[in-house]
Amino acid sequence: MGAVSFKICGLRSVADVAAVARAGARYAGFVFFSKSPRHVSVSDARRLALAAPVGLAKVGLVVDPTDALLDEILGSVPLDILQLHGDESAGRVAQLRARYGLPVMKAVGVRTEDDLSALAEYGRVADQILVDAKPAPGADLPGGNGLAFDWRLIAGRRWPCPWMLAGGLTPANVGRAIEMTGARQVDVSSGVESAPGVKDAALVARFAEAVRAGAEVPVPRF
Ligand SMILES: O=C(O)c1ccccc1N[C@@H]1O[C@H](COP(=O)(O)O)[C@@H](O)[C@H]1O
Repeated sequence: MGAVSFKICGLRSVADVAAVARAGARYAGFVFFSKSPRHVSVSDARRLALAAPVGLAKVGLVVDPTDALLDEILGSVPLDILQLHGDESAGRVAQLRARYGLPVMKAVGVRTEDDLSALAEYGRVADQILVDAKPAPGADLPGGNGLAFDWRLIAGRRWPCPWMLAGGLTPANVGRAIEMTGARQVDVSSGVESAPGVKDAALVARFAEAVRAGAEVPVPRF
């Protein structure tokens, strides 16, 4: 079984991009959502994306985007993947995939078993599923809240497409999360920050080490 890949989301500086590349991340995420402390402007995102080395996939995170916003972003920022982190319907996912010709990763929020049917629904139209914790009612952000869900809900699941585990991951818990869920890809934002929106290179490096160590733990058979 190959290594577990990881994504670091919410990069805001060239130093962040360098730290994430140094740590061996497969994906770097840029947040285009003005309510987020990790929001980047289109011009800043372009600068950061151009600083990313070959092999580091650049993911643009958007929340219920209009076509106009996506036209603006994609007209300027060389992104590799679109991450849809709002209430986009399956039809909208398919439409955006066709319109922009980019792979789409759809975030699905999980709190209880009732939320799991959406994984199959979106698995039919998205290139990847990002399984995140469903935010508390009334939360300001649809993600990036440092909130984990009960990983037992997805242990041993059959997946219709590639998927990534997110939500409240940290250097301290990511090994256990990999072990319990069998995830081969993980995503973190607030768990590698020293303050909201401020990435900490040492925490990024520790997260990478923990992913590599966790990946060596044999995945349990269910
Ligand atoms: O990071 C944000 O600010 C954000 C804003 C809006 C939607 C999603 C956001 N982040 C994504 O949320 C998950 C989990 O984050 P965390 O590790 O629990 O902080 C991650 O996929 C980010 O890509």
